[in-house]
Amino acid sequence: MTEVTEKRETEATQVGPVKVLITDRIAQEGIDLLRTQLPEAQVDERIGIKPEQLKAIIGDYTALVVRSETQVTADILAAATNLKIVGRAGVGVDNIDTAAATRQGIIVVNSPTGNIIAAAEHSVAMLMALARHIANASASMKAGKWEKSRFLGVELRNKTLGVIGLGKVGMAVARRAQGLEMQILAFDPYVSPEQARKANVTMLSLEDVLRQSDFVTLHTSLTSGPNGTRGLLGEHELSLMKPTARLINCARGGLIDEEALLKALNEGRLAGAALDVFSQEPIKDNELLKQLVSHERIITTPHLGASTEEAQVGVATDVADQIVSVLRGGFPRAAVNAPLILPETLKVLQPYMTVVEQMGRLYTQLQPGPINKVELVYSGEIASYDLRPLQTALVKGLLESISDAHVNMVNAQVLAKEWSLEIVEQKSTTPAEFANQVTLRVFNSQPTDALLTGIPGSGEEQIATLSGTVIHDEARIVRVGRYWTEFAPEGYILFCQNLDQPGMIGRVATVLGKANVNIQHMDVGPSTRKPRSYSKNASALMIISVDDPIPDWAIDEIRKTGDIFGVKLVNL
Ligand SMILES: NC(=O)c1ccc[n+]([C@@H]2O[C@H](COP(=O)([O-])OP(=O)(O)OC[C@H]3O[C@@H](n4cnc5c(N)ncnc54)[C@H](O)[C@@H]3O)[C@@H](O)[C@H]2O)c1
Ligand SMILES: O=C(O)[C@H](O)COP(=O)(O)O
Repeated sequence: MTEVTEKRETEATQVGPVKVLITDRIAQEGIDLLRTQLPEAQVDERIGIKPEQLKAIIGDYTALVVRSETQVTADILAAATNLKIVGRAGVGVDNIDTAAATRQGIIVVNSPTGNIIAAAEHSVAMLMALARHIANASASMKAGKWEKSRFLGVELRNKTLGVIGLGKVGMAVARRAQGLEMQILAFDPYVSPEQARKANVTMLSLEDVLRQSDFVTLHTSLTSGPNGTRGLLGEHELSLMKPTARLINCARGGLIDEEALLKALNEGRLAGAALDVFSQEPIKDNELLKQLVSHERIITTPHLGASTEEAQVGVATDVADQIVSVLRGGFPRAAVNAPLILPETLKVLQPYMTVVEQMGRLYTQLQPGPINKVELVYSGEIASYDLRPLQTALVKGLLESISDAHVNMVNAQVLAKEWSLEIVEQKSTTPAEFANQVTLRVFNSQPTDALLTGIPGSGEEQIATLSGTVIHDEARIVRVGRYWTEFAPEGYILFCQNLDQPGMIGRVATVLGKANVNIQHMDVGPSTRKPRSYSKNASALMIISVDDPIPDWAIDEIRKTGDIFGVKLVNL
């Protein structure tokens, strides 16, 4: 990250002859903006260029503009010796190796809001087309037929629409469907019931939304990991839907198990589906996807969610504007990477940024759900620094595991505001338990997980607490709820709350041994700090870092072991 900062500071402010390359089709307005605002620049369009050709010429260019088709791989970036910025005219940056770009000091910008309405309207178009068999009826007429009785549709009025993911696009779809007199149910673990109530949306569990809806539309980001959305609708979830129900996916292909969907349609367990996105795009010779798109009860579009004139003008001018700003030494509005921290400050804060980011990730995995307010309490010398990078790290840790958001110094505050995340800071240069310590306190409207809360009766029952520090330049979590611990926040970690009595470690270790899972590190945190007072019936927290994921049966077995309660596995 230091490399990135240095490169930006020394190079990004230089205004010189620049060359901009555009490799996917974007709106002319974006190209015009680049040409008028950077009159000294050469703007070249090479739409559909082959990867090897791109690799051969990219070394000449200062800026690259793409949509989702050009694959900006680490290999291409390695040849991009003069590249300062990649502009993605759209939201998803799955086609850009942002980690490689960051390593090379190349800023990646996108347009996070430019195509929300386009995606929402496309979803509604799919909803209506599904209800009235528009695609099949049109194909039948083109084939010279008049099959009036074959295409009996259903009305949307008084039907129930289940929205999975009530973010920017999901909410826009819900509002539009309310205009069609549909009832809206939604599942989104990160949206508070109050927010939903204000929008006249009923929040339910995923299972209940699937069971009760006549139409289900997906609008979550695609994320991996234990609470990730990859494969969110698998065989089991699809089996909960009514056989008359229809499914719409204009979000990301990987959200649905496509094989299970094909099976459900073939077995008549689902009335239809509309798909704009696929696990492989273009689908080329993928047999499963070919069968899916040609299925009678499926309607499809080739990832057209953002393809409206208005959205394309919006995203193209948005990224062109940011490219101009960055090449003139200014700040991008929506940078996906690009930390902007002074190297000296970064050197001190870097390990604490890791502590805070990992505390955010740990919190989200231990207690998924809406957050009202977050407090960062700093104690020790660290409190005398400009700690905004730590706030950024926290927003990154909290949001990146649940959304498409790419958090950095430039967009952290904007994103926190968008997610109604209130962050307050408390600073004291007087050391607390450790010379330098950061404590995260999260205030929820929902009951806080017992693992994270203070001692019953302490007045802190509703506050989730995690503390961290840096030992030998490495991040350590030193407190989880009421328990004092010491562990590195990385990899697979098993948390077991248990009765503080002899024999507990052995019980858990035996199950892990049976599952052939190797323990890398183990710590047992008592619920009081030293001097430790052992008392009967007190609880302790076992923290076990393991080399591999723990199979579900082993977690179940540990959970059923006597005197163990609150078992959770996280992957940081
Ligand atoms: N088809 C297209 O051309 C097109 C265009 C724009 C956006 N998109 C896609 O649409 C999706 C939504 O975009 P957005 O801008 O609304 O994103 P967003 O980040 O505003 O909203 C995503 C929502 O998903 C929720 N979520 C996260 N994990 C969840 C889970 N496990 N279960 C249920 N909800 C969960 C989040 O809380 C958030 O509210 C993204 O996947 C985006 O890439 C597609
Ligand atoms: O991520 C996005 O912005 C949408 O999925 C649209 O992608 P596109 O620019 O390739 O149409």
